[in-house]
Amino acid sequence: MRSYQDSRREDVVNDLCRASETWGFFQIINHGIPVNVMNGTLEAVKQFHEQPEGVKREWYSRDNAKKFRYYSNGDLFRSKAATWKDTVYFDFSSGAPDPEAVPLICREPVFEYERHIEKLKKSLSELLSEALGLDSDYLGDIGCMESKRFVSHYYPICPEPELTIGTINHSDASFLTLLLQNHHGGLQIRHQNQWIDVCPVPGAILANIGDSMQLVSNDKFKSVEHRVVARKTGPRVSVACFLVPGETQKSKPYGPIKELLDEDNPPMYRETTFTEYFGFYLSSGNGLNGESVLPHFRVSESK
Ligand SMILES: O=C(O)CCC(=O)C(=O)O
Ligand SMILES: [Fe+2]
Repeated sequence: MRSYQDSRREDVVNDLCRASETWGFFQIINHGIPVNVMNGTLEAVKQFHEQPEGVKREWYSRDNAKKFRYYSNGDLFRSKAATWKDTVYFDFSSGAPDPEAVPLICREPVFEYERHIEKLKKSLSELLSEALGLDSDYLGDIGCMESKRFVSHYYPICPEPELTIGTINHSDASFLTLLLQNHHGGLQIRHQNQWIDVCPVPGAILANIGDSMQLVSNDKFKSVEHRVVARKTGPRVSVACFLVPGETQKSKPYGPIKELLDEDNPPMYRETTFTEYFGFYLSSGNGLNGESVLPHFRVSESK
């Protein structure tokens, strides 16, 4: 006989599966991350951004090797337009950065948030594996969500929002993105060619399926196109955690998961490494003009 907990888990897995197939996106309410940890993280990064330019300047960098950096328009020179936001980046790809490399004002709250996200990531990795019909350890074993990169955006109040945009439409290159946002909306997802507002739900974490997950799931899960519009209200603060392969798996080839393939479900994509995918993503300007780079990795129909 199935226990209550088994059937409850089955419901959660079914919900995740439906949302990932249809929307490429879901909200998590019961994630176990205390509200004060989430609010503390948003407040800490907001405080960093609201310091005088002179203080922030010391952290300004466009050097990808830095474990923490502050910048505006990360896609400068690649994008057609500038966007209405500033960003800070925390690289947890080889564990927590050296504390000294991160400003004191946001160090402890973000480090604590990361420890909670690690636990949530493990649960989601199991649930998403099951949603794909695989053993619960599958996605964990292939290491595709081993590393975390946090990006926190600050979108100031915008006097003329119709003239600009907060974040240009794009889908994420990651396997999964976990997003925390404050109560100022602006995030929209594209569903059936319509832009739909993702209204902030207090205490919720949003999960976006990224392109890499669409590729390994052989199109079962869909990556979600999204953008952030500029607004007269704000400031909007968000903290996105991109889950990507670990340092040792970045150059490992990932392709459609063999267990998901059969005669009726041939592989839709060729194998690629995350390094190759991400390099192509950046160089072709994904995230800048909303054109997915996934088709470039598709196996041609004639093959
Ligand atoms: O700020 C947000 O809510 C979304 C940001 C985003 O989509 C990204 O950084 O990829
Ligand atoms: Fe995104």
